Amino acid sequence: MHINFHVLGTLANTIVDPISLNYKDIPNFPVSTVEGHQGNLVFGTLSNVKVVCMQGRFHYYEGYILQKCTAPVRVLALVGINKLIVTNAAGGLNPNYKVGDIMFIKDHINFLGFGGNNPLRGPNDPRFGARFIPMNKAYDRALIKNAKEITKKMGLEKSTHEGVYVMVGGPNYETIAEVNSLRMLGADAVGMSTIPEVLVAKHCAMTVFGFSIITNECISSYDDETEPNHQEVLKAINSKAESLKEFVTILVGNIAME
Ligand SMILES: O=P(O)(O)O[C@H]1O[C@H](CO)[C@@H](O)[C@H]1O
Ligand SMILES: Nc1nc2[nH]cnc2c(=O)[nH]1
Repeated sequence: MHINFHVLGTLANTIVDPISLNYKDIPNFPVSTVEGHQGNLVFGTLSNVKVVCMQGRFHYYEGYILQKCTAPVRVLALVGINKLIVTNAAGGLNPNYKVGDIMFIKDHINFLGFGGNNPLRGPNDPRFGARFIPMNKAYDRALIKNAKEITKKMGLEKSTHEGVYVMVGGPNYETIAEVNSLRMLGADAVGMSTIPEVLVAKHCAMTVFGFSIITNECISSYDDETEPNHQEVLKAINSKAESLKEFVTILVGNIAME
């Protein structure tokens, strides 16, 4: 199983018997440039299941083309990974979402993809998958159900949601008009990542489960004096680290039993 912890990198500390490779020591691997993305590929076990964890991901705004951002997903497919858990930090567009809430991703809106910027663009490599792929079942429904049962048992029901993630290019946070238009489109949380990896994972037939940590409430009023910033994003994640470690550990154990 492959777990993408990204800015939730501290969660990788839960991995038993870890073998950690720094991205810079892996030939042709991109390197992380964003604060909070530690840049290690960690092999080990979680709930007695063999896992590989990416401690840090790659973003389009760092200057990498999407094929480079997503290359690690194909590397992991080649070492036998067929299940992917993706995580991200996201701004809450849905007015009911609070900082620290969890949103299970039920669907996404690929803003970059609308314009044709897609990691699957270019000659198709049939060794990985088909030219044209469906995305209406991108996020595994059974895993969302499983995850909901876990968070219920953990007493997190009230701070857990199921929603739509929208990816924008970044690196800027949104204007008020952008926040309001993304809401109108039906998105519940906004970030600058994840969808390219999910596309490449679905192309090679991986089962995908994803969740966002709501790290800030998107600002939709000109009277609001506050401004989003990356430090509050990191702070919100760190404050949830312990319960997320527990959640992911149980989820991985449950998946293995299926
Ligand atoms: O999506 P991840 O990498 O989790 O992090 C989110 O938080 C960062 C901005 O604070 C951006 O990278 C955005 O995409
Ligand atoms: N685009 C975007 N990415 C984020 N990552 C964390 N918070 C946000 C946000 O408000 N907007």
